[in-house]
Amino acid sequence: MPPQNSAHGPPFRVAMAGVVGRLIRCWCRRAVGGRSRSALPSGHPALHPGCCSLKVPALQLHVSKTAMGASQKDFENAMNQVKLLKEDPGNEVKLKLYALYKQATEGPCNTPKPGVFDLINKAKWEAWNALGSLPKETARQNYVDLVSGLSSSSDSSSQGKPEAERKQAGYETVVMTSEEGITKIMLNRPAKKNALTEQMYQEIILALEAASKDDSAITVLTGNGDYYSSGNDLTNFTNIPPEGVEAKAKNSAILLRNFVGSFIDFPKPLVAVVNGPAVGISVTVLGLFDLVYATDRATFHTPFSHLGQTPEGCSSYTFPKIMGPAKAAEMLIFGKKLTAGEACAQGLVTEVFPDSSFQKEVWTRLKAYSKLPQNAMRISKQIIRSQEKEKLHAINAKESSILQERWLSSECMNAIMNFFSQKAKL
Ligand SMILES: CCCCCCCCCCC/C=C/C(=O)SCCNC(=O)CCNC(=O)[C@H](O)C(C)(C)COP(=O)(O)OP(=O)(O)OC[C@H]1O[C@@H](n2cnc3c(N)ncnc32)[C@H](O)[C@@H]1OP(=O)(O)O
Repeated sequence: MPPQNSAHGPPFRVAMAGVVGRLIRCWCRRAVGGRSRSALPSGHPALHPGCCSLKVPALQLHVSKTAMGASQKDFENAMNQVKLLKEDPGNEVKLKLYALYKQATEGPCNTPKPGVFDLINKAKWEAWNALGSLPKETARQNYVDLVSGLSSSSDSSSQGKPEAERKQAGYETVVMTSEEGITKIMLNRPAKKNALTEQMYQEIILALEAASKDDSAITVLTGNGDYYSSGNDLTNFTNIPPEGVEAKAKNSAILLRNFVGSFIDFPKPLVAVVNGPAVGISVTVLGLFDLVYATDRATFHTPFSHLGQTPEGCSSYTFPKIMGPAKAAEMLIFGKKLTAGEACAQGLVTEVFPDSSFQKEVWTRLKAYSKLPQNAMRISKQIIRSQEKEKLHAINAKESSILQERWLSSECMNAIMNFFSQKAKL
């Protein structure tokens, strides 16, 4: 008999059967046009009026009645802790706190987007909206974790370090550092091959927003561990809220559009340091980077058809433009995996380096580039990219809305179930 705690022993199988069962139930419910019981209207707590100043987000707010449960006390303590912070955490973190607070107490963003000139409320709305369908409990936990990270970093960790080398607080799934004119955003879930969870998409959006405004010349995206990224974390499909799978797909499409939008709009030179294999969305957005440096160990794989899905990251436009329609079709329709050398020959990768000297060579190069006049680099990027921005946003919207439908298809659901069944050896 296998031991009870073996990786694929009975308890694990039961858990995975639960996940797969949940997916099937969600999909079946949709197929018969039914609704889950918990999606039926229940007593709605009064919505808290939006916080009107960015100065002290969330702190001015009272705990809504929706924030019930075991960690309610932790949540209240965290709100009190924020008032005691010695250092101003900065607007990015405040926006994140605000967004998590709203999500934890009210759920997904439910108010109309403020007008373009209402800058502060628009930024707050965008931060909240970017949380998509993140469950209230997760938002509450993330709020507590974020505050705890802020408290400990303001107490000790950043003391004594020069400003430029400080690790930015407030991120859990990425590590953001700035040094010598380069801001580095490192995907940090190496045990899961840097698969992108919903939280990670949101943190990357916030990190890019922060990097676009800091004083660095160049921004780098890279991965920790042996992978650059294995793309969308497929557990994003199992986290179905009570509102149902359609609502999840709708919110995920918004999240996807915001995520890709932050690459389209990024104003400074953006460099991918591809430290290992890249899959799915981590490959497609490379078409929106200014430089792509890859180790010769990297591979580039977009198995969309295998997953019952379709291209995103504007790749339906950038890939044919970069490599021609036939080569783009091989990757995007037929899921051909490219080696780093092949990706370089197709123009997706700028240069390939031997793995043994990859980090040294790339960072030496980037440090030299970061000393070039910043404004000239920004303006040059703007000239190159601005002509296509509108088009890219339109393509992004179209790809996201097609995927919203795809995620509800039996082809996609079956592919996701296969992944989990194989993982659980069902
Ligand atoms: C209802 C709608 C909701 C939709 C929400 C969508 C949000 C936006 C989506 C945007 C569209 C994006 C599309 C894509 O990116 S498509 C690509 C998706 N990625 C994959 O299909 C890769 C899946 N993973 C693998 O094939 C292999 O893990 C891989 C080849 C990457 C590595 O294999 P290897 O054998 O070397 O390592 P392991 O498989 O043992 O991996 C180690 C652990 O990491 C877990 N893992 C890795 N990648 C993922 C992933 N993408 N999603 C979830 N989990 C992943 C793997 O399961 C292992 O975990 P355990 O140690 O727990 O077993």
